[in-house]
Amino acid sequence: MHIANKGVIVTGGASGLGAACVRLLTEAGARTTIIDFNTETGTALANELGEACIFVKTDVTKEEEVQAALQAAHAHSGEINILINCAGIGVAEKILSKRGIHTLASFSKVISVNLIGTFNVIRLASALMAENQPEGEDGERGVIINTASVAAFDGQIGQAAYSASKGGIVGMTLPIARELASLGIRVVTIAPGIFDTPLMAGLPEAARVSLGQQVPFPSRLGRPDEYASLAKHIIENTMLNGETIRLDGAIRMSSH
Ligand SMILES: C[C@H](O)CC(=O)SCCNC(=O)CCNC(=O)[C@H](O)C(C)(C)COP(=O)(O)OP(=O)(O)OC[C@H]1O[C@@H](n2cnc3c(N)ncnc32)[C@H](O)[C@@H]1OP(=O)(O)O
Ligand SMILES: NC(=O)c1ccc[n+]([C@@H]2O[C@H](COP(=O)([O-])OP(=O)(O)OC[C@H]3O[C@@H](n4cnc5c(N)ncnc54)[C@H](O)[C@@H]3O)[C@@H](O)[C@H]2O)c1
Repeated sequence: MHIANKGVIVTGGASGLGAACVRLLTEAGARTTIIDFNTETGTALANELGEACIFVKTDVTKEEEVQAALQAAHAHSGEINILINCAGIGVAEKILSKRGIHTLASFSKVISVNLIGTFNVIRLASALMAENQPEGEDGERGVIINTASVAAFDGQIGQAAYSASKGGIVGMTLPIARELASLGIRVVTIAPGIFDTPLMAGLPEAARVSLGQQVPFPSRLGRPDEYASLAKHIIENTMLNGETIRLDGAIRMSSH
């Protein structure tokens, strides 16, 4: 799918990997909508990028907020053609530790934001994509890109909730791609390794350094623009569908 003049929604677009996608796709001529619940960073980025980009304060776990945000995006860009799900949170909590037993609330919170939130936006955005005129020789109507993590496959100590949420995103990628294929809507998931974003800034420096050193090549944290570059290629390469793509420098995370 060509990007110029397309309607793009990026959840979690106010920071990190999502913000890099908003920048790259706005620069490529798309009309972008940032769906995020951080008003300060979301507004700042939309103001920086100008008229082609708007921010809508939204919690992806809330059905009515997502509906309202999609309507605003539709009004802003005329059509919804591309969705990138980046909204997500991390958590580090062991099942049993000196702090006690892993709480159900913290597990449920991570699943709610990362997995259920991603599904909530997919189901509502795909209904709008289905209304689009088919484009080009393939009759494409939309592209949906989700964000899992290498933790879906190599989860570390303390990542039961986080890895489960990302494994769920990997698991639902193919069935949703199969369902939406008849509408010309593709679904692809990126599983990033370790990227230098505010989410990772929350880890102790020693853990960040250790993780960066675990990456075979390049032995460093990934840059958000490298994630955005893959997302742009997925949008432009119609043969990519129904797959989860690791973007990780060949890291296979150790147990901790
Ligand atoms: C974010 C993207 O999607 C990509 C990624 O997933 S990046 C990977 C991020 N990794 C994580 O988030 C790991 C999360 N886990 C943790 O931070 C910690 O395991 C935890 C905070 C949950 C528990 O840590 P802590 O309370 O110190 O565990 P504790 O039970 O005291 O440690 C027991 C032993 O296990 C080891 N250990 C446990 N977790 C560890 C960790 N994360 N790092 C290093 N050692 C760890 C330690 O060796 C420790 O023994 P020691 O104190 O005798 O050296
Ligand atoms: N940084 C990494 O190393 C890494 C690796 C693998 C996967 N990921 C995943 O990439 C995605 C983006 O992560 P990041 O590193 O850019 O993090 P980040 O914290 O920089 O950005 C996440 C954004 O999502 C927003 N958000 C969180 N919960 C939300 C909700 N309920 N509704 C709306 N917005 C919400 C936050 O406000 C923030 O702007 C996440 O899904 C994360 O799990 C990150």
